[in-house]
Amino acid sequence: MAKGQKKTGKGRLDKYYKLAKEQGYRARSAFKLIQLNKKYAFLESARCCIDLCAAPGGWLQVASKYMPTNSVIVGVDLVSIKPIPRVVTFASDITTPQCRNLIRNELKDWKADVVLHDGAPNVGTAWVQDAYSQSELVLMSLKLAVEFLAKGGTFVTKVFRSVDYNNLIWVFGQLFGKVEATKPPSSRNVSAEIFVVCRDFLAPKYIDPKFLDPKHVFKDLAASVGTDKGTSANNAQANVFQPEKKRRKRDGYSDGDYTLFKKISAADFVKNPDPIALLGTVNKIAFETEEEKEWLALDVTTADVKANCDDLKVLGKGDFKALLKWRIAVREETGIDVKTKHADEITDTVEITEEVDEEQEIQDELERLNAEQAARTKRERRRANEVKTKTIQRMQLQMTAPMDIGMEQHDASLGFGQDDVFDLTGAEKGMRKKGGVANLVGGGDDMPESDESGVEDGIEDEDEEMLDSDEERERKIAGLEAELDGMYDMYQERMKERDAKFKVKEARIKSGQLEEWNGIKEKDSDDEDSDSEEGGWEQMEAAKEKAGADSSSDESDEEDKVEAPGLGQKRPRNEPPALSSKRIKLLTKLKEPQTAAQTSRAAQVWFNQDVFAGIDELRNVEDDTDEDVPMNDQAENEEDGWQDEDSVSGGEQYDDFEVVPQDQDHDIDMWDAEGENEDEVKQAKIKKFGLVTPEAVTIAQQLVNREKTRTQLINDGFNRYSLNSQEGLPSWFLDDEAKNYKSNLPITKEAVAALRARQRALDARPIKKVAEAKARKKYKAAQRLDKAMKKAEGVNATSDMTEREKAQQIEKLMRKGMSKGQREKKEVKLIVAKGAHKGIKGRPKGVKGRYSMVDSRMKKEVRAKKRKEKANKKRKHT
Ligand SMILES: C[S@@+](CC[C@H](N)C(=O)[O-])C[C@H]1O[C@@H](n2cnc3c(N)ncnc32)[C@H](O)[C@@H]1O
Repeated sequence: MAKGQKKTGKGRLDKYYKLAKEQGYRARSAFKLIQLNKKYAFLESARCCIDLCAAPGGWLQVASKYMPTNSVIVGVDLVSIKPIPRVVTFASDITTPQCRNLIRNELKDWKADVVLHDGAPNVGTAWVQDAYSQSELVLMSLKLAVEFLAKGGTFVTKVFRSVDYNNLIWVFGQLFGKVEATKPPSSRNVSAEIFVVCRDFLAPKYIDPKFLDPKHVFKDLAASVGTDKGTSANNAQANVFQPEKKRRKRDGYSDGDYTLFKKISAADFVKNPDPIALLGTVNKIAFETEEEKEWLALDVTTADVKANCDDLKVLGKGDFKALLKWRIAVREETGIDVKTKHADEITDTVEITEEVDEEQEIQDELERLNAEQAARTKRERRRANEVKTKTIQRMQLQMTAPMDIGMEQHDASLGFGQDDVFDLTGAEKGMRKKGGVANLVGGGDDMPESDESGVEDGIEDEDEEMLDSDEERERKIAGLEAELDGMYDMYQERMKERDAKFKVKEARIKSGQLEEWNGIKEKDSDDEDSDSEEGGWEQMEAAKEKAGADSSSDESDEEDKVEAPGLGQKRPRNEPPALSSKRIKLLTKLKEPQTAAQTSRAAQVWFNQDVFAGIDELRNVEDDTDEDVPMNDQAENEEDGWQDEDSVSGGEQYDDFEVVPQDQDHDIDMWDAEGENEDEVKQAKIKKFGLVTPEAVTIAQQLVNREKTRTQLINDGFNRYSLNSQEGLPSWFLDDEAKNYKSNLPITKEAVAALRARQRALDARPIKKVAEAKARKKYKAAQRLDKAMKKAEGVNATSDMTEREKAQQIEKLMRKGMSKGQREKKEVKLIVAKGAHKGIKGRPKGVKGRYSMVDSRMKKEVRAKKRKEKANKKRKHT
């Protein structure tokens, strides 16, 4: 499996997975026990521990690490556990007496201080073998716990949110002093598991066996299975109408439903008045009786229908719909239902019985049609006028650009489109009128519901089947979302054009992410355009050739078929400008099949238009193949003798358990290259610029001062929102959320002070130009001095001069060689021209050296200037 896939596909290589790998734990679940122990501290004082359902041994490793040396640790599981130092393990079923005997042999007359149970039934291998549900397994582990626990001991168990939950807690409460249910941070939010920590075992002398008997503990609920029909029927409906929802987010076993596998006969399904409730609760529809076998031979019973009947739990909404249609067809075929006659058939009958004059009738019919046509035209004209008026009003309010008028007129003439961005009803109706939706979505031929409803022009179809209206609503919402996405894209595009900063920001964001779609780049420059066109075309040709050569050409054919209407279709003018027709041409598969996630948003907007609704069929096929993946995983896991619970029930997120491969050779596979680069980039930045935010400095200081440990920091980084799925959320929403949806990290005064001090030091440094000028000056001075020295040597060597002359000459040279600053400035004495000096000419009496005659005001000004400079200097230093 590719690195990227591991992370994004299953989304499971999280922090704890990496930590488990780093710290050598066999499963990420090890952190659950670490966190539970951190909260309740039961391992440090324990001398004997039994871990039930312990494979591959993550919890055993933790127990061995945290428990005192020389303590006894025993691990049991259905599958064998690789040896762990200081731990005794054996393979056994904890529900059997044999397991109890093995533990007894091991412990002799010792009692355990802690009994752990992290078991989950191995659902998925075979339905029949899964007789023990999770709750029953918990009860079995409790049975062992009460036998082996010492008084005051601790029992830790995993339970799932289900109707059994309260009963189990009640039983725990009878046997332990303190019972607390908790969900450690490392347990994924999507998982239904909860850990119950039962402390202070009461060790009663006699325990009523009923406490430990599933039949009694879960009795009330078993009784309610029959009575609670209303709820289960509702659940069943939800299962049928939103099968994918159920698959993604499992809240435990459905209420009152403890039998994991249910089969009904095809006759039950066909004859039952509430087929939807049935479909939601059963796993298989079987054809066993003679009558049912005959149905298998019917034309309507296609291979798909047969396959669907085999495993209802893996079906999508489309499949359920197909099954319901099949049921209607069989009912009609077998005479349970009488086929409702079409309107024209009824008219025929009237024709015969009433013997109406044929010509007269044609005449009437023509008149009726003409009247209808006139009414329709009138309605359309009125609607177009309304749209126009609305647009003009919008223009007056400056809500729209004049270009939009054309667009809307165009759409109105088509009868579907953009009357209002937030009103897709008109578009839907328009499409339906033209039979477009029916043709594209259902194929139009085998949809008895819509045929029978007989939609008249302009009349709302109120008797539509629930499934259809649901589908429409979904499509409407999807269309609306796509449109919002498109508008958001356009907005970003405009922002990009206007704002250079935005471009930089976006480029930065992109540098950390994978390109949406590598096939086509959205660039404006002509060069790049032509490049991409050439390259794209060539690649497309090559891809086509390859596809032709491939044996799996069916798939590409199908894709071509799907794309064909898109290419032939006139592009609506309201389409985002980024998707030019040239690009649409390039929307052919270039490198690899485009998944929904890979396809650029622009392409999604395009294909989300109603005219492409038929693509859903293809998408279903693709979805189905996607859903196969966990099954393959499951096969792999089974080969290893280890059941990964995510593969249970066809990839349902059931338990939150994950094995961490210990094989060092596979290390490379584990890490996600993308994530690693991010870290590297961060490290490089920190090295280059240091810590730049007060939050980072606060954390660093806390680490250095040992106020926080690394593990604490990691734990702080996880909250109940951290694993929130962003799947399916529109990009504009995510972008907006990203701005505000941040945890507030604490900042200390010291951190802020440290950062300020650093900033001041940076500010005090001269800017580059000043530093360069200073260096230049220094360099020139050195050169001048050098030159002067050489000349002085020459003077010294000459014999024409006396020593005194030489000295004078050299002094002169050296003075010249010195920089201006170094050269002694001869002080010019300022003599105020007042008193005795007033109006005198020539050197005043008693004044030696250079002098300058000034008036008194200038002297004051010079003094004031000096004072000011001095004061400024002082202020700078403080
Ligand atoms: C989630 S794993 C336990 C992981 C373990 N705590 C760790 O940290 O490595 C659940 C285990 O329950 C075991 N199991 C399920 N039913 C069992 C049974 N009846 N007897 C013994 N083990 C069972 C499975 O074989 C599986 O290894």
